[in-house]
Amino acid sequence: MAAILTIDQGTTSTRAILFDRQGTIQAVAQRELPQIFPNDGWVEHDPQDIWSHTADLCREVTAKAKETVAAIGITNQRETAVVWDRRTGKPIHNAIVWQDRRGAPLCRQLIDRGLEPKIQAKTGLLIDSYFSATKIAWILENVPGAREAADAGDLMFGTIDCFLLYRLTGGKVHATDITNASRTMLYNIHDLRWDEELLDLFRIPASMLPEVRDNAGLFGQSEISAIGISLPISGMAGDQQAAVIGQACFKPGMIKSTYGTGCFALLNTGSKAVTSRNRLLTTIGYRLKGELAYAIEGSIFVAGAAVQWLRDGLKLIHQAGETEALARSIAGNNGVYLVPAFTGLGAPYWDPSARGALFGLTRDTGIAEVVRSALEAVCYQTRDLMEAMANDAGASDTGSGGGNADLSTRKLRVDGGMVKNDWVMQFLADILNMPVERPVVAETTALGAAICAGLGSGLFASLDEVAGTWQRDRLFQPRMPEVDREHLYKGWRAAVKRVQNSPT
Ligand SMILES: Nc1ncnc2c1ncn2[C@@H]1O[C@H](COP(=O)(O)OP(=O)(O)O)[C@@H](O)[C@H]1O
Ligand SMILES: O=P(O)(O)OC[C@H](O)CO
Repeated sequence: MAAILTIDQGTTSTRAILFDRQGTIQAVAQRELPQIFPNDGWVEHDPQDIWSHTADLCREVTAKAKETVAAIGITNQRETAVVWDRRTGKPIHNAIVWQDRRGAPLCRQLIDRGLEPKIQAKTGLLIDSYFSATKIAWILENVPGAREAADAGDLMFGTIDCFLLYRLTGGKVHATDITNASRTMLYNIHDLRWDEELLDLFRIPASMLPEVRDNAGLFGQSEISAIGISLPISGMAGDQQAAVIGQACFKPGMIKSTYGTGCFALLNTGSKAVTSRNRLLTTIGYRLKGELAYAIEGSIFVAGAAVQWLRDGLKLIHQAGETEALARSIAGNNGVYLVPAFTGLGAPYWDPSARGALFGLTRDTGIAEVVRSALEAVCYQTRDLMEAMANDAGASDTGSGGGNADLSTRKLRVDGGMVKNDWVMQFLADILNMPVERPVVAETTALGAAICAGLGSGLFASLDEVAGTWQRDRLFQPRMPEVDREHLYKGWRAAVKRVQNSPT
């Protein structure tokens, strides 16, 4: 028997988890990651925090191992950009986090120059400061000496997977995986290579970029001086794609949605890269054992973060779990809607200047209504994504440009911190008119990275073997009458329209 060590480096915390061969968790160590907000709309992390937490947690959790640890898998917050000096290994600036909006003016210029169709055709992405390209460009333009060092070939760029791999291997390996590469806005997802035209557009030298590899395979060997143990690093994937793997969504048409800080829904479209006509993203789902799968992704920036706001901002609750009883305590939403556009709206609206609002307040409105509106908003936003996806999936299923797929005949596999809330899961099934499946293993993202590492190290033989181990905890069937569902959703759409600065 052998265990796999997974590093899950997320936006708000870092976890090291030991899985056994059956995907059961043996040990967990976790640490919160400080958030740095230097300016309005800017979000940074200290790369030294990210590395030292990771190294400490790996040591802590491997000390608890009951069996031999065979390999390491890495999964990470995506898009977040680190630039470091290859002569010293030291970052030249804090990591610029995916939520950071400082690249918005450059994005606006590129959109105004009519470049979005070209960039979407190459990368599958819409022009937005969410992706790595404008973050790297900002560092090269604004850190003294950075441009000269980059031109001299002295700088390296990496997303967090790549930075951790570099540190784990003592600076020997500069590589990333194909899913993280596909979120940079520099990687051509059809030709499967860094795109020279885009590198020129963003003025990023090719010498800064890591080698791009499949999700499973030998990435490198950890140094004893780094984490106290020498192990092969044999799997890496961005966290949302790792969740696709952990949810065993290996067949075209399967969908998963992860509810953590934000919500990210991915639809597997198989070997076909489907260009969304509904402002969703086309991205690499995974490449495992030579099998390349594309996905359509809908990204919502605020899901559990709205619950954190109820707790830390409004102080209406002490713990996230209290929201369930409060939502149940009223028969309906009494016309109260929260649009949690705290950092603008993500898919399918992509409106960076929209801001949040609470609608429908009366003299009777109480804490229960406000709390319930935050939970309902997560479900309505998922419905926005599913409506867009149904249309794109229709194009994918028929192989043509048309047709709406009937998603109600499919099931939505869910994971992330919010899914333990049964009320949310039932409301989600009701609003989507779609069965919602919750798995037994809640740490689906980390499990996905463990699966990559297991495949990469030969512990697992095939995707079929992995798919067979997925187990359902509970199925939530829709049971809300159609007329109620549509009435509630109509109220949400009207509320969103009122916060949009550029209605779509
Ligand atoms: N019972 C619950 N009901 C609603 N939201 C919850 C519940 N438990 C946790 N959450 C929310 O889930 C989020 C944590 O999920 P997690 O997957 O750990 O997030 P991340 O990986 O993005 O840090 C938090 O935003 C928290 O508010
Ligand atoms: O760290 P999480 O779980 O909030 O995920 C962040 C996403 O990867 C951003 O695209």
